[in-house]
Amino acid sequence: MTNSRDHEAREVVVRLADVRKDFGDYSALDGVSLKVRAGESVAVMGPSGSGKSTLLNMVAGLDRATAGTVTVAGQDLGGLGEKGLALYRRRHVGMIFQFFNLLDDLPALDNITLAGQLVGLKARPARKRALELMDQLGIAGRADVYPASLSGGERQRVATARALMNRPALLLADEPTGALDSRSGDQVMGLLTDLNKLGQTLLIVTHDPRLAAKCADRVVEVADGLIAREWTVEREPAGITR
Ligand SMILES: Nc1ncnc2c1ncn2[C@@H]1O[C@H](COP(=O)(O)OP(=O)(O)OP(=O)(O)O)[C@@H](O)[C@H]1O
Repeated sequence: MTNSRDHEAREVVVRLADVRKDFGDYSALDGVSLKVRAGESVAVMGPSGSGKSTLLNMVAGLDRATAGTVTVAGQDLGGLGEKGLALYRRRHVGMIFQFFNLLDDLPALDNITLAGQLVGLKARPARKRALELMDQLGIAGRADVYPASLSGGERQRVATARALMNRPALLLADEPTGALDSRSGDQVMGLLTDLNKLGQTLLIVTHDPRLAAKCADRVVEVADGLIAREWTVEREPAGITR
């Protein structure tokens, strides 16, 4: 069974050092330090408004810390300009969201391919990689289907394939099962578990203790902008993948 102790010798993929994030007078994060090593799966939990999404947005390079440092895949995000941050987001992290954030005007395959083309991959190799990912994620037959005609679980798989397109050092997930029925949610949990077993580093924000129990080897609990506790998880058996 994987355990975070197994990862101690591995490189640090995410390092937050005393990170603060203020919105006006309000500190959404108030001095958070956290390390995630290669191959780890870490779930961030905590009450609504505690700062989980703010933390994820710092790591994703979607927003900047007010103080402290955020280093991901060897890059100090505070040292990057807007262009640098955009490149970082495209190349080094993949993100999946509660409501998938797919482009409704593009079929599934093109949604995935586009992520590769945005970092300069030519259409043909991008398409090849996207088709391989669709196959790997159990949605090979859905290439030409538009998001509106896909099930929730299929949409999340397309979003995951898109997130993996550029072989990110880190896959970030913000409530990835939040909008899914329990069966589709189980499938997405199985998928995340499988990806982690293949070595993908994961950072997952969730309210769902089942998701944390199945997909994470460590849980970090955020409360009032601080890490209140953290613990390692003896994982439950993986859910069904397809
Ligand atoms: N752009 C913003 N401007 C002002 N305040 C913000 C902004 N983003 C977040 N906040 C505040 O920061 C605090 C933490 O928000 P955050 O979204 O990180 O919480 P959360 O733990 O992810 O909550 P939830 O579980 O409900 O998604 C909240 O009080 C929120 O209102």
